[in-house]
Amino acid sequence: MTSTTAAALKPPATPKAPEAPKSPAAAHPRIALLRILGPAGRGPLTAITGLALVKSLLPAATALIMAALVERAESHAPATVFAAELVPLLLFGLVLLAGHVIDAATGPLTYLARARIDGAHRARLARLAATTPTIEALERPDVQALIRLSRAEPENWTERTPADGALGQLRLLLGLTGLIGSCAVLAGYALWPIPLLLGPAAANQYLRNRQAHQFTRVWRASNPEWLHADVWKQAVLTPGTAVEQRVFGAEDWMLGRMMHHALIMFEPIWAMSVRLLRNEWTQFLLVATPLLILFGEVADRAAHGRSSVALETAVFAAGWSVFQTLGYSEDVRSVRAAADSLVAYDELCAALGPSATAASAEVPAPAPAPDDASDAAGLVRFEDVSFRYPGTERLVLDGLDLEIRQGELLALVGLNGAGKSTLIKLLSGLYLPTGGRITAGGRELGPAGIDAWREQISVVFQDFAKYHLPVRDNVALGRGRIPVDEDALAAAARDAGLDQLLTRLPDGWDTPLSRAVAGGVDLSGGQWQQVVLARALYAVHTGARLLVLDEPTAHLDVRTEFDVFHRLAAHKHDAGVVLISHRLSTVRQADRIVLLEDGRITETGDHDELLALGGRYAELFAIQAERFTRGYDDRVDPDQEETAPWAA
Ligand SMILES: Nc1ncnc2c1ncn2[C@@H]1O[C@H](COP(=O)(O)OP(=O)(O)OP(=O)(O)O)[C@@H](O)[C@H]1O
Repeated sequence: MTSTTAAALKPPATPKAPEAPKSPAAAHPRIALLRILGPAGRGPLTAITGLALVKSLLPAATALIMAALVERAESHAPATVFAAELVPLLLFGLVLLAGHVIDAATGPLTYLARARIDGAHRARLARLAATTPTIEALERPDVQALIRLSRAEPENWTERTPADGALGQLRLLLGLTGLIGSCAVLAGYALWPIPLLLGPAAANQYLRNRQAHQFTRVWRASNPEWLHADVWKQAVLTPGTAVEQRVFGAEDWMLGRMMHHALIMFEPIWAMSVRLLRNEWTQFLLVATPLLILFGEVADRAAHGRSSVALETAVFAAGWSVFQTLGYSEDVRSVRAAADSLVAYDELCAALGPSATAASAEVPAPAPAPDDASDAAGLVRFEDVSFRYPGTERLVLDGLDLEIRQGELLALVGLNGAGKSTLIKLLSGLYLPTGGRITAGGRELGPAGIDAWREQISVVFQDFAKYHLPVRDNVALGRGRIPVDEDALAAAARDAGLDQLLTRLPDGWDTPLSRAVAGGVDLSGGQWQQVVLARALYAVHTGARLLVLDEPTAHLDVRTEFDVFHRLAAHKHDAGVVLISHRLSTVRQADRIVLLEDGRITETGDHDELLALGGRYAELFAIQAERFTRGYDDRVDPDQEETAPWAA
């Protein structure tokens, strides 16, 4: 390895710690809900608060105005009553108008605030999920469940977003001002009605809160069924499955399964709703009893001339508004559901946060930087590496030693399930070894500095992602951290054999790769593989020093594969190349071939050495050669000598 390359391959000596995601729910969830109001913006929040404050005082104002209307109707002669009623009537009109205007103005403001608050929450969540150094935590079912809960997308009517809860909590708090106003009106009559009404009203609110809590719990418990239903829903709606659906005649079956799981999911929610409805009479009693006592007393006093009808009217209106303020509202349920989603976000932070990830992986401290001379032997080293997937018992890699050298094409072969792709995932830092260590340029790979390491490698995974984006974006995201480099794009397209396809696309580089997008096209499997190869080669052209290809040409026709390999071979001096392939006719041209079996490397050498060894590789090669000579395989003749693109 040259010293320049060696230096480029070292993860940074002082790794930068990933930024810790901020958790909003460190305090009580209800306070945390108020904390997430910030992104709504000062202007909209002030307006919403002011309007809600005024609206909360309207019931008390209505009570007073109605009392004034009744009082003047009683005390004035018919000839003068209209003039006497004019001012309270005008005020009553103003109050009604204010109610309408406030509702009309609050609608769009709430919409704006909701979009901003939920947008900020989703961005925070996406950042948290997208920036974990490894993917092992993301594959855990409990973590996926937390992501769903904290996401709180309103996918069915049981869900509320964090903004629903935060704005609801604000409204509930401001409603208390109205409560004080109504109590003040009641106090004008007597003090005893205040505890008479407030006690049951508070109990009513407590019960509503508890119901909301139970409701959310039932919904949470039904989440697994929702997941099943969603799998079938996606299968029914996604264009990608439309072909198989029709060919297999599976539409009704899929729809049936979706309905089956959806119905199971909703069953406890409906049962809960029915139970709540049946028990509604207890709430009715709680509200009606104190109101009837109060109204009876007031009516009796008025009937016996000990109080005025006007006062009676004011007490009726104010008493009713107490129960309106502390009674049922959608806000109670929204607050409960959204508070749960913030708690779930908190738990997710704990599960995915950098310290948790690093601790669970028990990463040793980075090794000291080697001299340039000492890493000349190896670009990357696997030293006694063992690995089992989280939550499983089986060791996929078991004491594996391997060296990846610069300027060399290394082929990795083995039967299905041998662990070849797993080895690549470890090399990319997507998982950490459960035993042993992997070093790059002498420094141990771990979560710290992993971003810098990933700048150095370029990987084509077997199950690569097909983005419904223009070709340019599909290729350029191979190096997403730098501005698009047009020259490198052109070179990558040439090397991957993509340039000819580009000339046939309606919009060239700007053609979206999905017919579901206007002006887009669908590519064949082999054409997609060329796009993905170009993605990896773009990274090499912009500085990556290790190219890793997991079955990169399985879908390519023989001619294209041959051409592509010739071009890839040209890069082995700029970037070490690791190739996984089941096509031994291709693999034979590698500088070094390693056979992975039982979680470790069992055979190493070039093609001729491995054939001479007469081991497993020789056996596999003989089977493929036999298939070819019998005409079962239309791939390149394993004996042909001219296909040696890897030769230096
Ligand atoms: N995310 C995962 N969680 C648990 N086990 C996994 C996971 N991915 C792979 N495995 C298991 O690890 C083993 C090795 O899989 P891997 O994909 O590395 O094999 P491979 O050699 O690449 O196979 P192939 O040649 O078929 O691509 C398999 O037994 C597989 O079931």
